[in-house]
Amino acid sequence: MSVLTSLPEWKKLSKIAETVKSAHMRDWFASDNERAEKMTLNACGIYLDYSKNRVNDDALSSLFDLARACNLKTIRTSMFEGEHINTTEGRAVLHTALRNFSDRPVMVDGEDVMPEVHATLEKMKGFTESIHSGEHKGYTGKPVKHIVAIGIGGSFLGPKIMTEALKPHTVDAVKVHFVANVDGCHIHDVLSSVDFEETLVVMSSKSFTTQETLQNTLTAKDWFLKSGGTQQDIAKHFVAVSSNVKAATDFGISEDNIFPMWDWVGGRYSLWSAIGLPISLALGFDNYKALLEGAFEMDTHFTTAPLEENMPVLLGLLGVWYRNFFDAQSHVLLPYYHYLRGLPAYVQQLDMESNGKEVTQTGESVDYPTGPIIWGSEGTNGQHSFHQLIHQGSGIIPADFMLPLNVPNQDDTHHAMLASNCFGQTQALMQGKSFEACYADLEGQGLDDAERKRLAAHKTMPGNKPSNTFLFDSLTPKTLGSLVAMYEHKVFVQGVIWNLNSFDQWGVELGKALGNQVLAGIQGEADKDNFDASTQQLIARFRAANAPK
Ligand SMILES: O=P(O)(O)OC[C@H]1O[C@H](O)[C@H](O)[C@@H](O)[C@@H]1O
Repeated sequence: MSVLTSLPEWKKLSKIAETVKSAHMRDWFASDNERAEKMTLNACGIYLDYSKNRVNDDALSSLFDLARACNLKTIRTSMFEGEHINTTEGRAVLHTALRNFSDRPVMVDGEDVMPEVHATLEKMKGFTESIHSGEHKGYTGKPVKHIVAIGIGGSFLGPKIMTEALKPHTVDAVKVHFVANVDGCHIHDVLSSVDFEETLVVMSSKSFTTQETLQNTLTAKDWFLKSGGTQQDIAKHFVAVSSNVKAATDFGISEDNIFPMWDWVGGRYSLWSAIGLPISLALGFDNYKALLEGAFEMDTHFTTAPLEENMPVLLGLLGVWYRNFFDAQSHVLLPYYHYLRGLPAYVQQLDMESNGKEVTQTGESVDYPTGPIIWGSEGTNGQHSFHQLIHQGSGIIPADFMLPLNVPNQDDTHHAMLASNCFGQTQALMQGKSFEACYADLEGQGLDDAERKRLAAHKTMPGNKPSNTFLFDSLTPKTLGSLVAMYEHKVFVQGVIWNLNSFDQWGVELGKALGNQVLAGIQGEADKDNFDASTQQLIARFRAANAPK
């Protein structure tokens, strides 16, 4: 039995869960007029209504006890103070230093990293301004109008999704195009839509070893040289963001054109580092800075609010509650705001790459479920497809609904309809529709009793499906920064409870290594015995289809 499941707090929660499972939320609402009002939190401009969750006072207080028993506060301090909490890679985890707007130094191995962080922000600011003002020109003297941002994973999702989410704040001076996939269709589509004399390529790779990003950059370089640029002109058209300066300079990017980052910034937490340069170029540096300020505000809330009033702590514990005591396999994110439609994909990497682990910090297999599947898409679209499974599927899928109270460029009717659908779904999931009500609806339709009962069973909605609802005034850069940091800390809380190292990603690393090995096989440069029989035959079919005719 693991340390976690032998905790008295864990055992107590198992017992409470049995009682809670036999209760219905609609009865709790009926018997407690104050439930809705009591079960709300406000932090950093985000209002959270968590009353439609299958928790009572007993469950909540025991969940907070569990957090205490798992030393959440101590481990939180270790992260913010630069201890090497990424124990399998021997690294500190300090994305919070990148948005530290206090005067507090942040020490990593005895050295304050804040001067480097500030210098890099200054460099980003200066560069952004020189592009927007037209001072930085391409080699033929034309100002930059297109940014081609190349990167994948954390070097893509954050920049792309934040830029998309803040569309109403974009500048007119440049258009940013993102390319991630090594599928050549993507880079070719983008490059064929821009003028090379007016294009700046921002290559983002923390490691500078990622196959997709290196290949896409080589293709862009080739395109630039074939279009008429020379090797010397590359300096005006290619910049890189990387912690591997040597590899970047070996690749041909001049040192002046490299924006640094550090090994204490995890890829999926890197939008706050110079990896965020495309965001700054798309929105202006002030808006990028506001994003960081919002995240800093959430960091402050996370480190100072009592556990019971702490939004990321509460969300993390609710996630543990459903994953471990209700067997919830997944968690769905439903932004009711078109521009925020990418958030589920962003949180998917954040959560699944962090807590998709099956061994504890000390290397033993877990005997409890860990990270859930994260998925979702924008509301209301999902209501006309996958919501069916959330309403009437055989398991439970906790849902996060979110809605800005004000939206730009929209007429009131659209926004009121959006809000009504969002709130209506949370109500339907919680209340459901009883068999009796469905049976009554079928009266007077000429059905015999057996048929009426059969149909009523199909139409019955059990309800009791949990959801959180997040509201914010409007999606400003600052609010978005707070929202993203809120999810980061939620994931951290769950990693602490599950006793995982949330900061490595060995499974993904294996995929990277195998991709390169198989490429050697496809290119005829590897011994076929390196591969299992199935992989050998796949490689052989591919080679045959691509053999010179
Ligand atoms: O920035 P890079 O070094 O190119 O890495 C890009 C991505 O690579 C891997 O897939 C990692 O698991 C991600 O966390 C990372 O963001």
